[in-house]
Amino acid sequence: MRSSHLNQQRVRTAEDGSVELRGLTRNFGDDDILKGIDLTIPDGQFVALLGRSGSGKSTLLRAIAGLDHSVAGSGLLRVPERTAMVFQDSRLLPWQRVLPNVLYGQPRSARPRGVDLLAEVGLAGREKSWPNSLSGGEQQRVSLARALAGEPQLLLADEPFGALDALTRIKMHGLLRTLVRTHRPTVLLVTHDVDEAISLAQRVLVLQSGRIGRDVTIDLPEPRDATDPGFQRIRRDLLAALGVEQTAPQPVP
Ligand SMILES: Nc1ncnc2c1ncn2[C@@H]1O[C@H](COP(=O)(O)OP(=O)(O)OP(=O)(O)O)[C@@H](O)[C@H]1O
Repeated sequence: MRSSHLNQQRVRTAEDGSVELRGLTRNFGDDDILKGIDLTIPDGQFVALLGRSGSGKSTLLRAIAGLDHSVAGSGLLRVPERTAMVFQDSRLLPWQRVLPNVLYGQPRSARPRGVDLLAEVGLAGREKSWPNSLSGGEQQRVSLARALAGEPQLLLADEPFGALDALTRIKMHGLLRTLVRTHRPTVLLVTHDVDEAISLAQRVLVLQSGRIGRDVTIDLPEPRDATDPGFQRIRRDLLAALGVEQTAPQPVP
């Protein structure tokens, strides 16, 4: 019998950055959003998650992040001990300067790491700036630095570049690639952008009708070229899985 308010899942801690979900369900009232997700993500893999609006991508991410204890559902989750999340909006504290934002929740001893991370995201010298003096892209850079401050084994990203203009987004792709190469977290990135998913990820999942409908390994060499026939074949496949007819070539960023 389904509980209307109790979360009946079991959560275990993974030994590394891997994620394992078995029969994960989530429902809001009578709406079954996740209908028994089975998913294994090995330590260090970069996975992108696509799905139509309302398909449950954020619900899945929040379940993995443990941000939904009051939501009804069941299943088994095995998740890393240290997990960080970034969102479409930077969620910086406006009354704190940049460095304290990066170090939020960290011990004082993490200060040098915070300074280094700001340099890594291209914001050296901006420690004392106020968040509202930064551009949207810069604020997302701070939010990435903050996410990495706790040395996460798993980075969950919910459309982190969705509100940025196309050029800034491409720069942020390069930054994320570099950060992931340096810090090596497992990544689960939710995006609406099929090209973003193929450009960045080693594996792309499509959430369909509450389950993982497609699971595609991206074995294209890097840097990836959207005009490459292999790239376009994967794009056609994913767009079809999303129910989008590709009538004209997509503009190449
Ligand atoms: N707290 C809530 N209460 C009731 N229904 C909810 C709640 N949160 C999400 N939903 C519903 O669950 C479904 C999945 O929502 P979710 O935000 O996970 O989808 P999504 O794939 O991330 O969508 P989008 O791409 O538009 O952000 C939607 O139909 C949404 O209306």
